[in-house]
Amino acid sequence: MDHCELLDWASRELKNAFLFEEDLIRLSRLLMAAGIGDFAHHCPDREVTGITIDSRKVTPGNLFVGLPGRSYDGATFARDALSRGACSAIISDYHKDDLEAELEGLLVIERLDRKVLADLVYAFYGDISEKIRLIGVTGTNGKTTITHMVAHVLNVLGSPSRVIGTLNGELTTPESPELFSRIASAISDGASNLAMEASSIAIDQGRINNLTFFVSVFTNLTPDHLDYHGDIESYFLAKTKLFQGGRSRFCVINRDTPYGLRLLLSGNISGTSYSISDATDLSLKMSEITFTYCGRGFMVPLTGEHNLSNSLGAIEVLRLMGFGLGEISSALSTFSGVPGRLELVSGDDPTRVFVDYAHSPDALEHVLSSLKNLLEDEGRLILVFGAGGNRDSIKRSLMGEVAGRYADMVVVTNDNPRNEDPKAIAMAILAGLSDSKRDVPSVVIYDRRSAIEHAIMAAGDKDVVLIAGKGHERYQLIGPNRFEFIDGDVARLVLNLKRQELIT
Ligand SMILES: CC(=O)N[C@H]1[C@@H](OP(=O)(O)OP(=O)(O)OC[C@H]2O[C@@H](n3ccc(=O)[nH]c3=O)[C@H](O)[C@@H]2O)O[C@H](CO)[C@@H](O)[C@@H]1O[C@H](C)C(=O)N[C@@H](C)C(=O)N[C@H](CCC(=O)O)C(=O)O
Ligand SMILES: Nc1ncnc2c1ncn2[C@@H]1O[C@H](COP(=O)(O)OP(=O)(O)OP(=O)(O)O)[C@@H](O)[C@H]1O
Ligand SMILES: N[C@H](CCC[C@H](N)C(=O)O)C(=O)O
Repeated sequence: MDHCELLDWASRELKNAFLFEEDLIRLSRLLMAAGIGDFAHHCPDREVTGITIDSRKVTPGNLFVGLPGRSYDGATFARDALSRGACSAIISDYHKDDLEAELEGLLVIERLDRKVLADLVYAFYGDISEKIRLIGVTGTNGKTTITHMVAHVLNVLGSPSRVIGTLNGELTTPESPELFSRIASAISDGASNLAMEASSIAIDQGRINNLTFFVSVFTNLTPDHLDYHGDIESYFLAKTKLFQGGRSRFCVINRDTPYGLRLLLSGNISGTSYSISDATDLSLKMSEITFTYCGRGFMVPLTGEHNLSNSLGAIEVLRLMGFGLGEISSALSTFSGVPGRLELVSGDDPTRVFVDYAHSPDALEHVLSSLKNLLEDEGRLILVFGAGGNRDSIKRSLMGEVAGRYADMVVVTNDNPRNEDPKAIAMAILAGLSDSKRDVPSVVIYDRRSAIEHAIMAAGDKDVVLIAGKGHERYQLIGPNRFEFIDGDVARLVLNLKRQELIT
């Protein structure tokens, strides 16, 4: 049997054993099904209760897979995993000499990577994408918004749906053991659909291997994550894998972007496309987008042209799933938005303050241009932002340039500097700012709280303040420390202070 046949056999043999039929799966069957071979003679053929790649999360009976990583070789945690009750620990032969002789349950194989992991996970859970309609969304920006829109409409229309993405996990797309486990839980809970974000890094690493999506969306592709992918072409090629080889049955592609057009022309799978030029009677207000699409009126309670694009993407997914424009329109009109995406945090205060998750040049450009178009005469656009440390450094100056083109005042501050020098990050942003050739007043205030305070205190009633980069995040990462930090809460506090100062 070749590898694919073996996986098919695994699927038939173990079909839904975990979910619905059998109680537990034995290690030997799991290894055979994943194409690893019959290693059962090496260690006791115990029952497997789950799979994990993190020794700290091992519960009794789990299979620990010790992947090599950037900071550690997971193999070094095999002992830890077994001592916590793992039924077995699989590692690559790198650490064989240190560990093999002494540890019962240790399995050493030649090649161990996330693709092998995904096959183990598939062997354990079976073909779960047959039991739920998976909707995948990829693209630099818009994934969270579209997945939430689609799930909202489906839930309103009585088709229970879940979401997996940036808002509900450590990673945008979880590692395969967690991903499959969460999909399995959604199925057990009675969900019929699951809309999930498929990040390029996850696709590249094989975290979504062995899943079949009913429909997948491509939103856009602009510079981000180039530290990981190396160049934009490799970034694009990673995303295209979602649209190949039976991974998705249908596609929905944004044809407003050159990469979307390229994907569309490659014609790998059937489906549909969208463009903001398809919408007529368009009106973009501070908290409402209205338009006509395919002869039907829509009102979506969001801000900005990019959210028109996201709405069209969501509508096309829902149409492919068999829903009518009338019911989609009515359900979309009750969408309350996504936390931290152009979220108005100033309530009735005349100084309007928005928090947004723009952390790439294109996102920042869309958000700034949307707000700029909504400014009253003489109103200024005041921007507070930084850029994450230990992340793509190319985007920093590009974001600075965008800021300089649109904002009327810029406060450069810390995002999550992580282990980088905040000064170096700020300098890169300032370099971009000066490239913009507009003489925009700017200041660097590293402490994010003080930066927000400075911007809000400087804002007049006609001004709009945008606090960008951290959106829904509830923390700030500085060096090895994680502090509680919520942009919206800080803004509200400062607005209260400002109001009190004005009264007294
Ligand atoms: C580049 C990348 O994908 N990194 C991921 C990778 O980290 P790593 O290779 O550095 O792992 P490591 O820390 O060296 O550890 C190696 C192994 O030892 C294990 N370990 C470690 C310590 C221990 O005590 N016991 C133990 O078993 C770890 O679980 C890991 O499997 O494996 C870790 C375990 O799963 C991930 O948490 C980590 O994601 C980090 C946090 C990350 O920031 N990833 C980003 C770049 C990412 O994947 N982002 C995408 C895109 C987002 C977007 O589109 O905006 C996403 O999908 O989230
Ligand atoms: N269609 C779009 N085109 C360009 N920018 C967008 C679009 N949709 C959202 N944005 C911008 O990108 C930010 C993130 O939006 P969203 O969370 O929906 O995208 P995402 O792809 O999930 O991002 P991430 O991968 O970082 O989680 C928003 O706060 C907004 O600034
Ligand atoms: N998913 C993105 C989020 C970036 C958010 C920004 N606040 C930062 O910390 O850089 C990433 O991991 O690159």
